[in-house]
Amino acid sequence: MPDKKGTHSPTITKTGRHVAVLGGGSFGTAMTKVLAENGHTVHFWMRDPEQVREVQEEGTNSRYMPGIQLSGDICPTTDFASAVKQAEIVFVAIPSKAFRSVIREHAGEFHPDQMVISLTKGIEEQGFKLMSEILQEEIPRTRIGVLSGPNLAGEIVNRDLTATVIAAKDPDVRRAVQDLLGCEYFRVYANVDVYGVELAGALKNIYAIVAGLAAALDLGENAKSMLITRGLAEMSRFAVSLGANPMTFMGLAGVGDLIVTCTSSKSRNFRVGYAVGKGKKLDDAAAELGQVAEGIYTLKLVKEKSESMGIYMPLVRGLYEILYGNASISAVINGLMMSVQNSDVEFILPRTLSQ
Ligand SMILES: NC(=O)C1=CN([C@@H]2O[C@H](COP(=O)(O)OP(=O)(O)OC[C@H]3O[C@@H](n4cnc5c(N)ncnc54)[C@H](O)[C@@H]3O)[C@@H](O)[C@H]2O)C=CC1
Ligand SMILES: O=C(CO)COP(=O)(O)O
Repeated sequence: MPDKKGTHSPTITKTGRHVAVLGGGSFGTAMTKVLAENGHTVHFWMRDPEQVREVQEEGTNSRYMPGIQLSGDICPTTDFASAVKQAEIVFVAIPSKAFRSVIREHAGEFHPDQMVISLTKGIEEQGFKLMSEILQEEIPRTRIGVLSGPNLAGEIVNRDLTATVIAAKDPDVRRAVQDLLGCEYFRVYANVDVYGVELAGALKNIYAIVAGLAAALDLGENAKSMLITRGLAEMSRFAVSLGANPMTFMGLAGVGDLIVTCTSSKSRNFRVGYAVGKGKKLDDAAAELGQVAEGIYTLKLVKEKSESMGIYMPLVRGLYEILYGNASISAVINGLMMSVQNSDVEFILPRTLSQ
């Protein structure tokens, strides 16, 4: 690909490796840009031939990353098999609703022992499966990891300072992803709690919608802090009940991602909440976004799962009533504020269960 005037010149290193990125949306594009600028050959798979042409000929992906110039050794393609065949490591940035179908359709094209890293922050409806579990089921012979953290794609493509987390049981996978992605503006920390890191990334989208609603209603800075912190209490309570390590929620994939998405209108989930808070219908808000806001779907699944497991999640329930039950926002806020006052940190002082 020709290097465009005024763009960052890639530092081609002797360690340039072949990698694949699956999914031509905003995050797939952001990760492709980092990998290519780090000197790697990126086989960038997307389904839209016109988008392939644009990336190939113009070095842009204007639908998802307007104004951003891509440079380096990027090979856009609609040919899944050739993208994956040539890659040592495959990064998957396909929204959760399509994740299994894409992987299943092409399962035979992954090689045994290939490293496959999910970038997706969502949950599958059928069976409440996380993306790493889908990978485990569909391509069990690969080595699986999950990347998650406070990673707004629109900032990463501008080379704004960013950190993320690679979670994998296999230390070689953790090290490989740190080596591939790490650079002067992108730091990759490691974790072994794959389930916790992945669940944190999916759950925080719910609270970003709540925070967007609160911003639209101008509830104030104290309210913002209360919502983020009680959101953290609620999501870690849920995740720990499902087997995650509570300490993961102290890290970048937990509180880090929660902060960025709950405080920034660059978050699509936040923007959906904001639009609803300003009186838009949920469907219209989601359609106007033109990109995925995973929290809309995750909310339904977590509401059902928490109720079936008897896990107390008042923010999830309240948001569900607003988005799907036509409850008035003020009635929900009033209900939350007047509920029983309970423990701050329940890992120190257990919550009073009868309340
Ligand atoms: N954008 C961001 O800042 C970040 C996004 N993520 C996660 O990455 C995942 C992907 O999100 P984005 O790239 O942001 O979404 P996006 O809405 O920008 O793009 C989604 C992409 O997936 C493609 N796609 C959808 N269904 C497909 C199918 N059946 N086959 C092939 N391609 C298909 C679309 O064509 C589009 O290129 C989400 O789970 C999101 O939560 C994670 C971190 C940051
Ligand atoms: O996960 C993200 C940042 O870490 C992106 O959030 P949104 O999907 O809400 O834009």
